[in-house]
Amino acid sequence: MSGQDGETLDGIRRRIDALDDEIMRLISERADCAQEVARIKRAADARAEFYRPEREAQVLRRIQAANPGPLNSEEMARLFREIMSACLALEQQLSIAFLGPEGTFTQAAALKHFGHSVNTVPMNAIDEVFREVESGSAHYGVVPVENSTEGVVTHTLDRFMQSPLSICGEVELRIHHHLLSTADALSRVERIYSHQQSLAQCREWLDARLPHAERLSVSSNADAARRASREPGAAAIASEAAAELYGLNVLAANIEDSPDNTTRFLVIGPRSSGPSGNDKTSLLVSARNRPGSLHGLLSPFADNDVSLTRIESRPSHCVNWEYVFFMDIEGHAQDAHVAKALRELKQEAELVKVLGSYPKAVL
Ligand SMILES: C=C(O[C@@H]1C=C(C(=O)O)C=C[C@H]1O)C(=O)O
Repeated sequence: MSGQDGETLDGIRRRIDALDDEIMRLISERADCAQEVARIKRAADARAEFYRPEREAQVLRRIQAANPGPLNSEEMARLFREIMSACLALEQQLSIAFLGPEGTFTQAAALKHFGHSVNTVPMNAIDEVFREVESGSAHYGVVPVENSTEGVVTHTLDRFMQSPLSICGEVELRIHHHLLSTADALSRVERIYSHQQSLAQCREWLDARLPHAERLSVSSNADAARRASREPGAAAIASEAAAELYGLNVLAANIEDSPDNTTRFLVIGPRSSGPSGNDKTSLLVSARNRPGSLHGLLSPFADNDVSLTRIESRPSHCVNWEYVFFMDIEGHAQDAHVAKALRELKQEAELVKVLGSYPKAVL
């Protein structure tokens, strides 16, 4: 660059350098504050909890509301998500067990929720994620719970029946599926590996474009990508992260049938979260075996103006043909109207287990 443009550009770059210095100074000052918070928490309780999901949700919501632009609010909140993650890592290095292997959507969900300064630890199965957190080997865990096109992940719900863990957060992730292969053309694909949920989410695309390729379900999309990287003629349906990790070509991008395909994940830990002002509560409820019992389980919510956002029934696994219900309601178990609804529900139900109250997903 030369002439006036060159000078202007240099001038702006000097301003950017000065702003970067200022941003760095402010981030460092923020990190000092986080360390001071840690000192206070430790002084009050030697086994203090450093991670506070309700506080983090409040910080992110405040940033989104105050964002002046031109960056959009989600982008701004994502930057602050990483700053908080780095500050928290100074207080305590968190380890997060997730449904692996490396490169799964569950890992992407864990990083979206906690930021990149945590240590993510891959587990082979949902049950192992629970066990890792139950034994204290990991601080928290992340597991998938429902997909907007394919419904619930029954394994996760069933595991809550025996687990002492609580839900302390939720993460929503837009899911994009890509067809990945070492091959360079669709016509060379003979076999397609993926998790059964992903195969189902791309069924129409596969019927139209690859009707003759064999579809094989495997334990995860990352496992599918690993196989596709080794077997000529094989492809995988998986994420962009998996393409990078396993060095595969993206033969077709965004092949999911529903454009707003979203998966919801739960964060599990030793205790649920405090109230953040915009929360959800998940419950496990079993009905007394008598006429009208389901109606009896629902009326405490209607009577107290609590909205029920989800209800799923699952076999109880204790007595044949007995069912338990998983319910999500709006509000925190400590909110007065929710607490009252739960007291009334306990009169009606055989069993009510509060699986956790947690902030609604912010990002
Ligand atoms: C600083 C704190 O501890 C952690 C770090 C936070 C942050 O960097 O803003 C927020 C909540 C906690 O996870 C706090 O509790 O305020």
